[in-house]
Amino acid sequence: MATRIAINGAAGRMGQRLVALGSADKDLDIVACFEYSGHPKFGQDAGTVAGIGEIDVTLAEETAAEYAAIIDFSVPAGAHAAVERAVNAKAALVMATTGLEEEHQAKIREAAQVIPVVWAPSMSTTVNLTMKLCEIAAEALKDIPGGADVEVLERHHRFKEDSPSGTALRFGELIANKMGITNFVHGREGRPGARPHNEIAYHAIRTGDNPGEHTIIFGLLGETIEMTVRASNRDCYATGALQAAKFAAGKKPGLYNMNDVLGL
Ligand SMILES: NC(=O)C1=CN([C@@H]2O[C@H](COP(=O)(O)OP(=O)(O)OC[C@H]3O[C@@H](n4cnc5c(N)ncnc54)[C@H](O)[C@@H]3O)[C@@H](O)[C@H]2O)C=CC1
Ligand SMILES: O=C(O)C1=N[C@H](C(=O)O)C[C@H](O)C1
Repeated sequence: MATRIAINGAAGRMGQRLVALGSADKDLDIVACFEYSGHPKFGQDAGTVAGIGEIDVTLAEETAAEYAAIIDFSVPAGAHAAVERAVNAKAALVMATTGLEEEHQAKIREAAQVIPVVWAPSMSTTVNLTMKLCEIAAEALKDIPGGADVEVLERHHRFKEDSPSGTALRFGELIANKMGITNFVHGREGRPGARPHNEIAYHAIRTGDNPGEHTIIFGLLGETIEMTVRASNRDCYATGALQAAKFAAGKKPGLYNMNDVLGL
């Protein structure tokens, strides 16, 4: 039987891809598409907005339909609403929204005590695989003579509202945990002096319509490792989120990540 899902932020860049790809998946049934009531297309058919033709689900704030999982690609306020919707519906939550304040993050962790939650800053298979590769590199280089300088560079479209990306922050967190790094900086200016070893720096580029690219640099004396993972469209994220919804539906309450979904 198809997994009944709801999409929060359904008229957004990601929401539209979820509607399009979810509608094409015979193992999924999109029964609700939530949107901000002030959105200019509120009340319209979600399929029409996504460019795939009508799916008989309108962009709304409420639904009488029951669903097994809700996927959130919205904004912090939308994520807050998605958590409440999921808990009230006793549905699994796939949380993809980034740039969340600590209070929102705490609410997600609290919800995971009563519903299954898959929470990841990137739902892309290749990004989560690259995270694993970076952890291997960090472990191997943590005591390398001369040290390894780690910098995280991310590139996104001009419309992205948060910075650095949630994915970049997660790369830094995973590497820092392996290398015992405790200092984080965002860009550099003035005369900061020589770079200390105990530091990870983030650099955010915002240009055009880039759907997401991350480069992780391990800079040694005499040699450098650079790992780059880039998306050419948003479908990698939508596909991963839809897979996460299938994974989480019916699971016991708890906090899961994309390694659990992908078996990494
Ligand atoms: N985890 C992942 O794999 C990925 C995460 N993201 C994140 O997803 C979020 C959304 O990204 P985009 O789709 O590009 O943004 P977007 O701005 O195109 O879409 C956000 C949508 O949320 C809607 N929204 C706002 N408040 C709402 C509410 N209270 N209830 C329901 N909907 C509401 C907006 O009207 C808009 O349609 C961002 O935080 C982004 O960083 C984006 C791509 C991949
Ligand atoms: O806003 C985006 O587009 C993306 N945001 C996510 C993040 O902040 O990590 C994931 C992906 O890079 C695309």
